[in-house]
Amino acid sequence: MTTVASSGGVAFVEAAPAKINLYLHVTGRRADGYHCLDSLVVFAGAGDVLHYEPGDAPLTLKLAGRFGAVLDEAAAGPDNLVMKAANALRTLAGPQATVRGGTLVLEKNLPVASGIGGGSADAAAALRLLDRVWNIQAGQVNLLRLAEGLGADVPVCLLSHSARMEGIGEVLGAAPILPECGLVLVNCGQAVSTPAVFRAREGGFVPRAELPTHWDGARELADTLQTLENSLEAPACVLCPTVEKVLSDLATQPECLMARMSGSGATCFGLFPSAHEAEQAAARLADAHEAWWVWGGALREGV
Ligand SMILES: C[C@](O)(CO)[C@H](O)COP(=O)(O)OP(=O)(O)OC[C@H]1O[C@@H](n2ccc(N)nc2=O)[C@H](O)[C@@H]1O
Ligand SMILES: Nc1ncnc2c1ncn2[C@@H]1O[C@H](COP(=O)(O)OP(=O)(O)OP(=O)(O)O)[C@@H](O)[C@H]1O
Repeated sequence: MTTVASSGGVAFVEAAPAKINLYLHVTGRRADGYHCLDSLVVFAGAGDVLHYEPGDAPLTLKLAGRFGAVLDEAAAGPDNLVMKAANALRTLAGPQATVRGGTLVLEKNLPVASGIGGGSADAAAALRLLDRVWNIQAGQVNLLRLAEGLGADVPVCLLSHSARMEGIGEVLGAAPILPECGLVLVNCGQAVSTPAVFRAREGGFVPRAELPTHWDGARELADTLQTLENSLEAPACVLCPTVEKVLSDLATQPECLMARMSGSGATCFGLFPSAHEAEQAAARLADAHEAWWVWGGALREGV
């Protein structure tokens, strides 16, 4: 259970929701090797949580939660995306800003290197939280610029609401209006490296998707998504064959409308007509596979 600390009305806690790519087309490749993408990104109720305890000692990061131990000691150092975000924001604020130290506690509830943007969501949460508690008021344009420098998924995670993501991740547009639906997320426990999956991709590029302005229900959304793909699913299945088992176990759940991998994997999602049906399917999958990380529920409020 998360306790919300605050001082003078400023909350010292920030949610870092999981990002899900409902489809992801690799539409091209830039000269620097980065891939051009077209993706419909949504956010789930599942996520990490970042807490801040102000203090006078230099800022440090502690890891907690189910997956805190997966990120080793070194990962709590300056290479952690949370600390990179904090340092980038401090640099932007300049020497005149009164930036306090203290402790950041990252409650790591999301599996690491799993295609649902855990580290990116954490970095984005750090930008939002520290901009607020340090009273920097950098503004969204500056925060998005910092986010871009931290990773391709960080800008969309900064917004933390559904969006059409293009460019290499930095071009963000409005998503079609989404219907009520439920999601189940399943991760088999094998970390998958994003660069390795992009490298393993074979074949050409996939065109930008044609999307409607809205869907009347989860079934219509699934019908559209079935005509689209995640271009990284096939290469991820080669690197992590269990993804195929996860996809078939999801797809055969009662009421599952479709199953697909998110991002560069290995986490897969199942789309359901409602959060209730998603929760029931998640409970069944968790019972059947104790080693898997399973979550079921609604899209994040406000999408
Ligand atoms: C696959 C996605 O999760 C889809 O949302 C993202 O594009 C990945 O975002 P990310 O993990 O924040 O990626 P970064 O940390 O910026 O990049 C990791 C590596 O993935 C590859 N990469 C990433 C994004 C992109 N558009 N093209 C790429 O080729 C590059 O080899 C890069 O060195
Ligand atoms: N706060 C963090 N949480 C998770 N991983 C982090 C963090 N900081 C640095 N990392 C490093 O980033 C790598 C990618 O982890 P992350 O969980 O962000 O991947 P991902 O879920 O595949 O992301 P994406 O969907 O954006 O590709 C990990 O191998 C880890 O060493």
